[in-house]
Amino acid sequence: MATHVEGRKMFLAGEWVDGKQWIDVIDPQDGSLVDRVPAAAKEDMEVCIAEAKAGAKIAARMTVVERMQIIGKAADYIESNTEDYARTIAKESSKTIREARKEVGRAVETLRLSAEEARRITGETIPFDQSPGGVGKVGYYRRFPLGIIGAITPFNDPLNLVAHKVGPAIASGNAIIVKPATVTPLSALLLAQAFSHAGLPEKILSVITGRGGEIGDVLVEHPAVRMISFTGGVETGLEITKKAGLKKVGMELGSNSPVIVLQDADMEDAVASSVSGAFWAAGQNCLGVQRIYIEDPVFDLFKEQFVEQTERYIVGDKQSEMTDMGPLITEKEAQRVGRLVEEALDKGAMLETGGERDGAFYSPTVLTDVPEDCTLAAEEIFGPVVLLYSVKNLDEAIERANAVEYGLQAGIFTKNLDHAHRAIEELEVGGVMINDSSDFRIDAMPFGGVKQSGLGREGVKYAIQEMTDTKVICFKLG
Ligand SMILES: NC(=O)c1ccc[n+]([C@@H]2O[C@H](COP(=O)([O-])OP(=O)(O)OC[C@H]3O[C@@H](n4cnc5c(N)ncnc54)[C@H](O)[C@@H]3O)[C@@H](O)[C@H]2O)c1
Ligand SMILES: O=C[C@H](O)CS(=O)(=O)O
Repeated sequence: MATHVEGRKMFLAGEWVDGKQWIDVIDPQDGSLVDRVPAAAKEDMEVCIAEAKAGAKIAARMTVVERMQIIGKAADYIESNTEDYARTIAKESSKTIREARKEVGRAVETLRLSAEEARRITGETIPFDQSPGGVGKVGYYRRFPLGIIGAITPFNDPLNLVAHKVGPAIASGNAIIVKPATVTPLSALLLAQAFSHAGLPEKILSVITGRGGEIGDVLVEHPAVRMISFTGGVETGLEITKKAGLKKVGMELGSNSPVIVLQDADMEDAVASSVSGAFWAAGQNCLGVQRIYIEDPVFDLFKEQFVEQTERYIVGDKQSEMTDMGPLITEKEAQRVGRLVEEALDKGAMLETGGERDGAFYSPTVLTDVPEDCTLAAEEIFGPVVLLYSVKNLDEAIERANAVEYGLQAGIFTKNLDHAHRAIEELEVGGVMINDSSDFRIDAMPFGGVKQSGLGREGVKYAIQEMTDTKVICFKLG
């Protein structure tokens, strides 16, 4: 049984260490205590960074075959303990056991991709004699690890989004310090367990549990940390970018994802994909479907089918195989979502279904006629609430989809290739899904947003590029 290791410790430079103070890990569906983890102090992070300096040298000296083998063994370990990893995710987070199993499978794929990409970190020869001054010279560039990566991760995908930083970092010869979400640290500790079991040399990986601001600042501001790879909310991202100073930052932030349904869409597909995309992980999903723009002639049909499928969702015990949707991560978050819905209703929105809270649970909710100055329409909800709008045509749909400060991914359902290509050209996002909702990702694709949704790209190959620097080598011929 892969527990979260030798009980209530954090992983500091390859060693399992106790804390002096503790943070309770709570199951959001019933408030029960899942486990306790150390609340690291600033001094712990200082030690961690000091150890990572040595770790960076060890990591850089690892051969590609060693990196590939260790990452591959970690992936195998997780895969062979899928049920334990899934139950941990389903206990500490909002995810149902079915959603959690899928996340474990994705994390295994992310690590396997990382092992593969370790052999593809290449350079390129440069024809120096393209310039008069380069005549008689030959050369090339190679990619080298940055050294120490600081990784700060969110609660909603507590395993795979950590794997998306740890896998590429180790594949590219970096040391990495992970500060997982305060409320869902156990899955990140289990990832460390997999790498410890796989034989990763000490000092290369740390998973330091604790509260973001207290120890996060030490990690973000330390000059020895050469990149901050952050996934989380835009407010936190902005705070980190202000403090980071002269180092790389990767920002995977929030969004307010639109989906366009044109009248020629496959309606059954559009409804099913959008319902799934709206309520996966109780809507706590950066790619979650939040705004749907449906062409007038099919609006009523779409709304009727969307509401009917939404009302079939089974909301309840995350550990049950029958459950479609669990709670939000805390009761406080469910109350926040409820306030946003009430704000919209007070301003004239129509409640088509849902709108009920029970502790940390909030029912899958569909609203129409939401004024676009409502928080629900302009900002990220990060909860199980979807807004349906009727539009005259594709022009109006694209204009309204772009009218927010976010741009991660969008979806459009149409059989018309010209319309699909217009959406590709004109939607201000990092990814356009044709005949799918915004909520689609494979771990190999470049992933990230524009505007307030982020800076840079993840996806294993692209994270490796961000976590390395080029170095030019030039030979003057005799
Ligand atoms: N674009 C993506 O790939 C992606 C993926 C998942 C989640 N998200 C976004 O993450 C958000 C939800 O996750 P969350 O609630 O955990 O986000 P959050 O911003 O509250 O926290 C993210 C991480 O930052 C830490 N943190 C908080 N304050 C900090 C500070 N001052 N300095 C350093 N670290 C600090 C937290 O402890 C946590 O580990 C949503 O906005 C969602 O859209 C984006
Ligand atoms: O919450 C945002 C995630 O990055 C989406 S996914 O789980 O990686 O598809």
